[in-house]
Amino acid sequence: MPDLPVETWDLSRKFGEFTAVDRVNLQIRSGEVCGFLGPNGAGKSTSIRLLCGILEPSSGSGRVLGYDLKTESEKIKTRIGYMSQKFSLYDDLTVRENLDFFAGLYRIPYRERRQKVDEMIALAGLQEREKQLVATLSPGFRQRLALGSAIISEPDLLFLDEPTSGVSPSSRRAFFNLIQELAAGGTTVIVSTHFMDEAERCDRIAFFNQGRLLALDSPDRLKNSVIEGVLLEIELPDPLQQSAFIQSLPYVKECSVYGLRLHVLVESYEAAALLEEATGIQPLPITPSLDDVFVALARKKEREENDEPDFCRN
Ligand SMILES: Nc1ncnc2c1ncn2[C@@H]1O[C@H](COP(=O)(O)OP(=O)(O)OP(=O)(O)O)[C@@H](O)[C@H]1O
Repeated sequence: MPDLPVETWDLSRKFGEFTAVDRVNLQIRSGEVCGFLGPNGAGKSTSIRLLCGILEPSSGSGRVLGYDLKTESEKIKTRIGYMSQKFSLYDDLTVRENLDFFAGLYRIPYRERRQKVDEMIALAGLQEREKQLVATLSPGFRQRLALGSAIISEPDLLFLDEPTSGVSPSSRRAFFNLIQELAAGGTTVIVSTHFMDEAERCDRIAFFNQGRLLALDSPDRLKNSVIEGVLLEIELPDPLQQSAFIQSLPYVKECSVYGLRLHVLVESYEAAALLEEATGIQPLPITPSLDDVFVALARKKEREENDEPDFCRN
């Protein structure tokens, strides 16, 4: 496999006049788990579908497993594994029949099929359920069967589009353990998620917003490099109403509401005392979360686009 199984240059996709993926430059390393993160409609699924060769780019270019996205998409499709949000399983077939079907689809030689299907059943922990109809499986088992179907051909590169939505927290954790095992075995994994605990377990995170790639780095490096200043948490009786006031304070860079709390980014520790004076409540310094990183990145982009200086309040 090439050192960079995925590389794109200004990759873009339009639907009519609407730009869903906007000049994305990605470099994914071999054997890493890369999380695609961002709000609904940010362009994560469209990017994944472009990289799988399912959708054609409107402009820009890219290579996946060394193949050109525009001219060699058929080769890409046969070499990758893809699990979409709506897992494509056959409800009226059993677990084993589903895997047999995918083994056939990927043209696994007949003499190897039984062993491959057995391996996938074991990997997905479905030994007790191999004769069960898929329609009767719980969401967690369906999800693991869908993963087994996506990797039965032993792809070097695996795309998982929100694979854990709709399953229980314990199934989600077990599923992510499987993903990490695959990566440890050399598979490169690209996984889109809305869950921050999953994002924290990725080697690197690609943050998307409005079709743009805002950043691509490890969770720790993002937290240390994107948040410039001191992040404070303050619990106020009516955070929504107070947030506009706090945002207007001259020493406040960013202010976002998290339930009953506000996360306030200030330039230095001295500002914490000023904030306490202004509100009558003591703010506490906190370690930034990936949510904080996303808010900071999105606002930075907004300022860049409006041509505002980095810290522009009086
Ligand atoms: N086939 C299509 N035709 C028109 N618009 C589309 C099509 N596919 C996606 N879009 C639009 O492109 C934008 C990006 O969608 P996409 O599904 O890539 O976002 P996402 O980040 O994966 O969101 P989610 O987390 O909700 O899955 C959305 O505004 C969506 O409505």
